[in-house]
Amino acid sequence: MSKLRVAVIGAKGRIGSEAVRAVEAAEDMELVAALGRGDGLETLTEAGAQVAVELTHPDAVMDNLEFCVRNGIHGVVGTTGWTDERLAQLRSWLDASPRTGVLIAPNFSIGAVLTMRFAQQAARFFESAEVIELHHPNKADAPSGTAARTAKLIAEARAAADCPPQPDATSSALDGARGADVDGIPVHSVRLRGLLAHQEVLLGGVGETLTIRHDSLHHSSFMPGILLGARRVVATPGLTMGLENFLDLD
Ligand SMILES: NC(=O)C1=CN([C@@H]2O[C@H](COP(=O)(O)OP(=O)(O)OC[C@H]3O[C@@H](n4cnc5c(N)ncnc54)[C@H](OP(=O)(O)O)[C@@H]3O)[C@@H](O)[C@H]2O)C=CC1
Ligand SMILES: O=C(O)C1=N[C@H](C(=O)O)C[C@H](O)C1
Repeated sequence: MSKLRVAVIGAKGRIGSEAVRAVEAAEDMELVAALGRGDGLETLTEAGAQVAVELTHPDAVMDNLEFCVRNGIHGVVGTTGWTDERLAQLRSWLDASPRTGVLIAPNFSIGAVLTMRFAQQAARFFESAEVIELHHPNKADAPSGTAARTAKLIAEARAAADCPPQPDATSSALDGARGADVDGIPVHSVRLRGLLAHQEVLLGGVGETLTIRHDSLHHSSFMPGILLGARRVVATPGLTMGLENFLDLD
């Protein structure tokens, strides 16, 4: 059987360099290109890449994906910074290239995906929900893509269950003290040397709390998800939001 021809964009970065090693080690894949800043995207077409794993920076991801989708190269995207406007733009490119698939995964680690799912399931049973994400200080964006997605899923679950607004009597606060407001869910970002990627979802009800915590201790935690994404995206045209869609969780 022929091997899946995979390229990595952002190949010299923290997660990109780990992804290069993971693709090289995968028996069913061939690493056909490893692009860093300044490398021309035409390398992808010249190398015959079927899938591009995009792990760069919010400022770079859109140009890279536009090229990939226009050229029928499927995308597995870990880069963060997604807004509704960016997603609409990506969808329009995909509409014009209907056989191409792109997976955007706010987090490739199984534990983080399960954290999001458990938080979504638990959200309607508790009056209060807040998210704390903790990352290394070199991270460009805040809150993390994972925390933003988690908060949106909690907010959707609460809205679907007609939950009232969260109790919060704060009438005076220093700017930022109550975190960022993501669809009504407070999200707090910590940046600390020594950390990699961590998240706590705090849920509170009368007389009890539930804390769901996940820790990525090494970039290897993201690799099985990236490889799974590459294998599945080639047969999944259009936009797929979240690795959970490839995990048969239900
Ligand atoms: N979804 C997930 O599970 C995960 C997602 N991420 C996300 O992945 C992204 C990268 O994270 P991380 O590896 O920590 O960041 P790094 O800064 O370590 O790596 C990014 C790399 O991309 C390079 N780069 C920047 N622009 C381009 C470009 N146009 N073409 C090619 N390469 C480019 C950078 O080069 P230079 O150094 O010259 O700037 C750098 O080598 C972030 O958005 C992060 O949030 C990270 C971990 C897990
Ligand atoms: O920048 C990182 O490191 C990470 N970014 C992703 C995010 O923003 O959620 C995934 C993970 O948290 C690591």
